[in-house]
Amino acid sequence: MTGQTLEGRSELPLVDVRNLSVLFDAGRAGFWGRKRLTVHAVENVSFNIRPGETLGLVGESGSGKSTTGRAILGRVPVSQGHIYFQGKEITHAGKNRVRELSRDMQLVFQDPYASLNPRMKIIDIVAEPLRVHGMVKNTKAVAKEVARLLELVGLPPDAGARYPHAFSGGQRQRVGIARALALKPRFIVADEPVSALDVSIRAQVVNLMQDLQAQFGLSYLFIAHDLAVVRHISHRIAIMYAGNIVELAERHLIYDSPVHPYTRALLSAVPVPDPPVQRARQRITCPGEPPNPLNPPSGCRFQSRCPYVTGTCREKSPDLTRRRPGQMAACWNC
Ligand SMILES: Nc1ncnc2c1ncn2[C@@H]1O[C@H](COP(=O)(O)OP(=O)(O)OP(=O)(O)O)[C@@H](O)[C@H]1O
Repeated sequence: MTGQTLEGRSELPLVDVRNLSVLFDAGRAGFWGRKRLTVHAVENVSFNIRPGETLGLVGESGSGKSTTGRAILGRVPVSQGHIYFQGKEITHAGKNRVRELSRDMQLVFQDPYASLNPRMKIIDIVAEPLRVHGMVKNTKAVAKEVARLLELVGLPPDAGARYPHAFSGGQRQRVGIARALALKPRFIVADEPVSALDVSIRAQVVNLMQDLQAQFGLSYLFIAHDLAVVRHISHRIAIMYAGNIVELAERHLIYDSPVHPYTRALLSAVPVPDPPVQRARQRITCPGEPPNPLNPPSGCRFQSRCPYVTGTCREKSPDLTRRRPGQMAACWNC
């Protein structure tokens, strides 16, 4: 796998997310259920993704990565903020618009075992979006198009006649990618697409996604919970913690000179293939738990785990601040 550069490509964003917040109603609690519970899943998140770019979105479980991706795709309602696709606002797109947008924006799921209907043949799984959007006229056209898609993702032409159980995890993820490509999208939210796969298979799927990106100019929001997975595919990386983005930078800045202590902790957990380097490396830990999303603290959400916490952090929510060209970080102390 090789690293990615975007030199010479358009700087105009394909996806532009501005001050996005997503709150979920979590029912009621307290005496007579008087207290309304709200999950603060994503708060004040901003980033953009350029044509042909991969933005890696990394953070621990529950940090709001999937919710961010799903909000862009119109699958969860936006509480505040704005989302633009190709310069047009899509923040509160209705059902029909979301359906229309699904031609351009697709989702690849995390679990290739759960995301494919075991009772459907691969041909029907891959052809489903084509049929829903009325893009194929007859059975012959379906078979031809599905064979083309399967070939694109490196599956044999006869794969269409089989059921998901006949395939390995990596092959099923290829089927998921073929289905996502059926409508010729420009943007794919890949929600932990390799997390459920064996380490040996991960690189193959990542390579495939890079090849498809080079071939079709696709943009990806590539979600993962550790920095090892996104390293080779991402042009830029955003680090998410408890619903906020705490650092966003070009890939090399995240790996070579991370600013935020949480990024540094995530990075120190990535194994280095060179044993002496691995032994010499200091493991940075941030003991403690992320805040309760039902009751996040005022001020910085990382305050309870931050080694550099000051009084200001308890009062003021940090904004992403430009630290150096191409790098934004939400912490001014570190
Ligand atoms: N539909 C929902 N209703 C209520 N709470 C939700 C809903 N979807 C997500 N959440 C909550 O929002 C928060 C963010 O969840 P999200 O799935 O976006 O995180 P994540 O970073 O993708 O985690 P994971 O890696 O485990 O998928 C969590 O506290 C989660 O429980």
